[in-house]
Amino acid sequence: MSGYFTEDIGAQELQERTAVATDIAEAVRTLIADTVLTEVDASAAATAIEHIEAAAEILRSRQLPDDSFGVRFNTDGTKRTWGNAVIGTRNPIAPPLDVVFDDDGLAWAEFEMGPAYEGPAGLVHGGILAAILDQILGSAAEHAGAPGMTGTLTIRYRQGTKLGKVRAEARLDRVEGVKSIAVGRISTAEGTTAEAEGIFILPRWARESGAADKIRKALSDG
Ligand SMILES: CCCCC/C=C\C/C=C\C/C=C\C/C=C/CCCC(=O)SCCNC(=O)CCNC(=O)[C@H](O)C(C)(C)COP(=O)(O)OP(=O)(O)OC[C@H]1O[C@@H](n2cnc3c(N)ncnc32)[C@H](O)[C@@H]1OP(=O)(O)O
Repeated sequence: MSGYFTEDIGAQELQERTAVATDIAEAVRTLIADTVLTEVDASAAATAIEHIEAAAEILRSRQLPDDSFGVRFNTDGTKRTWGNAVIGTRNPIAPPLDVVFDDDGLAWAEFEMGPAYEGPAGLVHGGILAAILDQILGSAAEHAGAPGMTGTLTIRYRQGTKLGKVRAEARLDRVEGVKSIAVGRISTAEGTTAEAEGIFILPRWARESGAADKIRKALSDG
């Protein structure tokens, strides 16, 4: 399967690259929120666009040859998914989730959902919540040693999720052959807002190539 790489990057180099990736993504994330909220006139917007285009030109001056970041395993046993839409360190559309794995198998993250994630007025878009649940349930299954691609994701939206501070959590519930079933939820200060169950399936190609062992051993690093 293409898009999966192994790299050999030293600790200091990795730390430097992480800092650069984090800083650019955060600056663009802020820009996205500012774009949603701005009330400037056409002339000020035109000036802003010039600056944005100049910044984009700098970023484009040295880029990856491929159209995606992919999944990169490092020789130190870590894994980088920096392009990931939910946890990607380098991806400004990711909130991003910094997932913590407790010893008892709970995967959780607390993060801010700003104006870029709005669906109903003042509430987080349901599709964004689905992406977050997909990711955290999948990550919980993966961390528990039972990785898979999402086959089925079932969500019950119990109440609106207000923009602001949000928590997501999940755990592996059970394994049935090549299927891992994970459960989880989203909550805010007002309690649980959405509950989910996901069936994650180790794809046939991973079962047959033994690639699953590699992903099981690699610690996720955003
Ligand atoms: C180099 C190392 C790579 C290792 C890769 C390994 C794992 C995957 C990678 C990463 C996962 C880790 C972390 C990711 C965290 C992330 C969250 C984001 C996740 C996503 O964003 S992911 C994108 C959306 N996702 C897709 O893009 C899937 C498209 N789809 C397919 O890739 C196939 O469709 C697949 C793989 C689903 C099944 O294909 P297959 O050929 O392996 O399946 P097969 O027919 O052998 O069935 C085997 C058993 O699964 C049952 N079954 C089949 N399909 C089912 C379904 N949909 N729902 C419920 N059960 C299903 C059968 O009924 C049978 O069950 P039983 O054994 O009981 O009979």
